[in-house]
Amino acid sequence: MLREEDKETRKKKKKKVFTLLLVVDDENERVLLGEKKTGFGKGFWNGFGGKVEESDPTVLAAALRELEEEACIQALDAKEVGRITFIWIDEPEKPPWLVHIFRADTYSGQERETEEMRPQWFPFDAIPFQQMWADDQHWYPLVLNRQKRKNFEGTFNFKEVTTLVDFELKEVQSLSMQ
Ligand SMILES: Nc1nc2c([nH]c(=O)n2[C@H]2C[C@H](O)[C@@H](COP(=O)(O)OP(=O)(O)OP(=O)(O)O)O2)c(=O)[nH]1
Repeated sequence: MLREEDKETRKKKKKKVFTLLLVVDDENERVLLGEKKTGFGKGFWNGFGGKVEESDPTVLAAALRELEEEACIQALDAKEVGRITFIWIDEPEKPPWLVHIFRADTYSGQERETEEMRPQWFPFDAIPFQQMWADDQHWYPLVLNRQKRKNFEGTFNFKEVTTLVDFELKEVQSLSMQ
């Protein structure tokens, strides 16, 4: 287990940056997820996203690119709503991962299965959390319930890749500079 001061040190290390975008259909109370078919997190349902590349002009552009690559649709109003840091407590050499979470309410195109993802709509009350990353059940409600229009930031400590050890999560007025 990491001591509190070690956690603080690890959080400040240079991070690897990712995006994750959730397409939400508020009217029908459902969210578009994809079953990941390859690589890290294979078999899990997730939003669409991936690593931010040097060639991406912005993090938002990276999020839009990944959505298009993985589900063949173009988000029209994507907005960053949260930032989550993942710390791999039993792998000291592995940098923390920073995931920028986006929500989109409108899009163009027709979602399609790709080599990476099989898209499917899920009602808000039937999200398959048992087949998702362990942190998701904690922060999804903050993305889906946008009544309060607050953003969120969190840190999740994992061991053995998929076991969630502990976490902190808070709502914030605006996202911090990173
Ligand atoms: N919901 C959720 N998403 C996560 C967690 N951890 C985590 O990396 N992700 C997301 C962030 C990214 O969108 C995605 C991992 O990126 P990726 O490995 O698919 O990246 P990529 O497509 O660029 O990679 P590649 O396979 O093309 O090399 O998974 C988590 O705990 N919960």
